[in-house]
Amino acid sequence: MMLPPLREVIARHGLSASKALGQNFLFDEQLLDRIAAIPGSLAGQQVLEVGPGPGGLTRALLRAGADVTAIEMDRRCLPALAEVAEAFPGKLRVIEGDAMKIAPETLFTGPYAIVANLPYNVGTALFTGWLSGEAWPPQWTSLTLMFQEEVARRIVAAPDTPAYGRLAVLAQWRGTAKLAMKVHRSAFTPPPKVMSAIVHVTPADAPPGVSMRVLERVTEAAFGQRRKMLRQSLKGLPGALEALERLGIDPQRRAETLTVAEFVGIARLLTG
Ligand SMILES: C[S@@+](CC[C@H](N)C(=O)[O-])C[C@H]1O[C@@H](n2cnc3c(N)ncnc32)[C@H](O)[C@@H]1O
Repeated sequence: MMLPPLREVIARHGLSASKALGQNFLFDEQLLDRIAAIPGSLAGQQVLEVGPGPGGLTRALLRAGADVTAIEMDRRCLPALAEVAEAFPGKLRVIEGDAMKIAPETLFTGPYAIVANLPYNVGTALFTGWLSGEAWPPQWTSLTLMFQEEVARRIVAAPDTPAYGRLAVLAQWRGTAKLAMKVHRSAFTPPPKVMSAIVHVTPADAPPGVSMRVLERVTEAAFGQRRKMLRQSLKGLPGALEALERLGIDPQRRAETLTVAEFVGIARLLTG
């Protein structure tokens, strides 16, 4: 069954983009196919798509051969998604709900890739949640996520750059995060105020004996006063200054100069 163009579907279902739900839709099929190619071959793979909207990216994932489970909280989008499901029998499962309240691992028995184009605040909260799972490696094989470009740059940032901070450390300590593609604001309907970029994350071996919660506390203290030397910013964190000494990290350094591995080293000594 041939699917009608997305613009026609939107018009037919009266799907005006909701600002409150952060809706900016993508219609360019070539661009959507390039996004669906970022996780690698999806033929026969399980994919969780969060926030499919009217289903532009969903169609591209299905064209790539994926079995898609999609969580969408705007019920106005459900008829458009039902049309997509009809065109790809048995390949699309749509769940109406809030992705913030659904643990993805409850939806799958095997591995799955996660793909999402979400509003900024929801995307960042889900992203850090998916990265902080107790079990590692996680059941997801990769994350392909659209963010505001500025946020994407903070996720992949290297030490000693202005964008380097908590988000980079939390994203990179047990995963590899890459900037996969920039997406011009004009590609969206309606266009958002800022540029977007897609980040691709794959899980790496988890350093043993480190608690995510402790790592969060260390990065919070260190980057909370990022212009200050570590001996000042980590002063209030019991055991932190001793950890610096044991690791041979100069307490006169500033947070932005520490590598992810150095942060992990400090968190390991403070864990347990
Ligand atoms: C930026 S639009 C992207 C739509 C479509 N994927 C595309 O690329 O054209 C974000 C979508 O996420 C949905 N959404 C927002 N918050 C959500 C949440 N907490 N759970 C599930 N879906 C959500 C919105 O309703 C909207 O359809």
